[in-house]
Amino acid sequence: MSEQQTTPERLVVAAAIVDDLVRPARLLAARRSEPPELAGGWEFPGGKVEPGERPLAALHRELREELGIAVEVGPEVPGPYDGRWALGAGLSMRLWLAVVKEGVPAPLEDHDELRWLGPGEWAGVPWLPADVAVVEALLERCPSARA
Ligand SMILES: Nc1nc2c([nH]c(=O)n2[C@H]2C[C@H](O)[C@@H](COP(=O)(O)OP(=O)(O)OP(=O)(O)O)O2)c(=O)[nH]1
Repeated sequence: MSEQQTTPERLVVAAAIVDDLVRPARLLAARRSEPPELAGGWEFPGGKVEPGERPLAALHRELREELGIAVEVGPEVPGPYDGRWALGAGLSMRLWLAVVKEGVPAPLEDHDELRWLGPGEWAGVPWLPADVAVVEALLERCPSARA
């Protein structure tokens, strides 16, 4: 009998917004304001892909709606499940590095605070449980983010 890991069905797309795609030192974290069970947890801005929507189109839409910004999307940060990060509750996430191209990030929707985390600070906020491993993987690939 083989053990198979299946990909959860609903896709969330999100961005690790950094100051520089090559040598990232600062990372933008967003604190959720809803729903109540997630409020206060920090996450990567993004959201669910709508039926028929392409993942990167969804990412640009979510960042425009949530933060009022346009971004340049960089490399994907693949997770261990078919390139995705498991979030639980039938959700999985794809994550890309990105830099702000237009606008200044503001917590317009779903968040009540944004924070640029500097070197040595990336793991220093209470991330949503599923994001802890993602932040560790980011730190692995971004030596410039370590103190
Ligand atoms: N955007 C985002 N969501 C995350 C992260 N980590 C994590 O567990 N999640 C979970 C929280 C939510 O249950 C789900 C994302 O849903 P969402 O509420 O942001 O999606 P959405 O903006 O499209 O909102 P809705 O249509 O469901 O109202 O994924 C993360 O880093 N970023």
